[in-house]
Amino acid sequence: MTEPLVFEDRHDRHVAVGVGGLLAEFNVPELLTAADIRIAVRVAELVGEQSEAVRLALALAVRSVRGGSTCISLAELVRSTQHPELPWPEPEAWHAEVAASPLVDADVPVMRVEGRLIYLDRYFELESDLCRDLVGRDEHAAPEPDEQLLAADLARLFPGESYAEQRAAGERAARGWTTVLTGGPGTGKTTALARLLAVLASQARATGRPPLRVALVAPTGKAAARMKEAVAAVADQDGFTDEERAWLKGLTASTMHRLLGFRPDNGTRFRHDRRRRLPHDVVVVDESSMVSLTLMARLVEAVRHDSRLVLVGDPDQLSSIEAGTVLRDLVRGWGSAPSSPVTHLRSGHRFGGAIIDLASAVRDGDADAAIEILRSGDPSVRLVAGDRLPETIRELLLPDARSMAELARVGDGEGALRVLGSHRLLCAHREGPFGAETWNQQVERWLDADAGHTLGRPWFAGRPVLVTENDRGLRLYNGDTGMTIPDGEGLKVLIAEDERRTFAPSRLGAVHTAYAMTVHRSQGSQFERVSVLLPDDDSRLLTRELLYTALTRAESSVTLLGSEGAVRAAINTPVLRASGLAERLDRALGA
Ligand SMILES: Nc1ncnc2c1ncn2[C@@H]1O[C@H](COP(=O)(O)OP(=O)(O)OP(=O)(O)O)[C@@H](O)[C@H]1O
Repeated sequence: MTEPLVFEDRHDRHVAVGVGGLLAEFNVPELLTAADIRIAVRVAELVGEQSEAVRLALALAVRSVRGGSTCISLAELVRSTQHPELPWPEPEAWHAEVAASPLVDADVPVMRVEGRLIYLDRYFELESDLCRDLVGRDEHAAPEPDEQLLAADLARLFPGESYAEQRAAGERAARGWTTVLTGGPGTGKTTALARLLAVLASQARATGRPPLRVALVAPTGKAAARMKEAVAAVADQDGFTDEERAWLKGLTASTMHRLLGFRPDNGTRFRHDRRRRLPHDVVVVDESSMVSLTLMARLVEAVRHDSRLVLVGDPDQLSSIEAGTVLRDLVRGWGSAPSSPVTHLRSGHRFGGAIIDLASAVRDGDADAAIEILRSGDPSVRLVAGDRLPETIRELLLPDARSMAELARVGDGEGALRVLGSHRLLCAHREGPFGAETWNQQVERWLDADAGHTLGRPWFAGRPVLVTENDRGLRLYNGDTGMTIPDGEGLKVLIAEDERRTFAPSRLGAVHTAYAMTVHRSQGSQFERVSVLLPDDDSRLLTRELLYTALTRAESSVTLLGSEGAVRAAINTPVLRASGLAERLDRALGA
């Protein structure tokens, strides 16, 4: 399916110097940047493609990837454009011209055309590989479980009516190589996962095989750590044998990048690939909605066809930062095919009260219901008008910032980290009046005013930080959080993820202050209380998935800062990304 493209890029306003004609006319905000145009012109020149319309299509394809799409449909772009005043070529003739271009028809094509979709070659290959690998996994003989044991284990580990949906997932995992387990917050995904792992381990034991080698992975270190803890907590529940408990608690989790193995010579390839597959018998990916097309393709190609692949996630959350909407596409592509490995958990098991009701209304696009819940007076969900924004944010952030500073100053980094985990301001934007950076800096200025002098910048005792890039050398992962505490005369940063470690600030490369963070970065984390700063209702980042993701980060309460109009605008704006994966999978299954 393709949908209109929506972009947000602060470089939009840059002008492509020295480019005339059609491309220059499309160099307008929110459409083509100077960089898109330069790339298109350079590549077109290399293959001798002179057509301005084809160059325009190439620039739009380059641009679409940065907007999260993996392909474009010219007809769809023309139909849905917010710039109808531009001289768009007639879509059918335009598409035909692209299809006949040397950019497509070369030994090493730059673009690929399939049906009405146009891809950059790399994304076409990734999508085709992923689809082929997933379908190919089911072409091998299915696992043959010990039926008697399976029936007994399913009854023991998934007892009664309340486990019916999860039991279906457990059975699917025992009978197939691929399992996709989806559901909203509190629908029992982790519970089902731990129990289905026990079913698989029991089957392996019965056939005298060595203990299952399980890889638990997630796109971020934070999400991986959460999964490990959650699986270990499920192991304490009823139904497990002591042996299963010990085994589940001994499982370790890592990022997908760490599992696949970084390669110093190549940023997009890994040590494990289809020639050197992973040794694990079961590979579990949690928070799969965050996984880009590139990373999912690399992971799936590295999984042995006789290993279980278990993808867990909530397809209604924001998609990956990089291009793709893989989990959503897989759910749609497999649809209700009899061979579909998808189990969607629907029943809520955790009392989520108004937060879950609100998140469900947002997910279902029901703005009236959402507003009604926000007006109900339930203390766990509040809508606070954005007209006194600085005062409101000050009330929300400053008391915690002060206690973090006080605790950190006396060396209680753990205590300060606990305060950090109790609340987070989530923003749609990184910069600008509604941006996380802006409010992080504002909190620092408020602390300066408290202290009567400027605190150290960027480092001061009590500065909470968020790691924003993986650092293999230091074993630090995107999403890890830390607290700055005194170290003699200087400072050090306590990172308390899997283990407690401290680092000299100068060793930490990519870190941000963490009083506020973007909703994108918050994926895979949860906080006791969450405040969500909604941007103006015309912000392109204000989408249904963004609001749903933000709401589902909260454990006990949510404060939305913004107008009712902004809430409605978010709910009425589902994220639009173009991808051909669902249709490709559907076609491959029908073939
Ligand atoms: N079948 C069940 N019967 C009763 N309680 C259940 C069942 N499944 C899960 N629960 C309980 O519901 C709560 C949520 O379960 P779980 O953590 O597995 O959900 P989840 O989908 O992984 O949630 P999240 O996505 O928010 O992490 C837990 O307290 C769990 O013990």
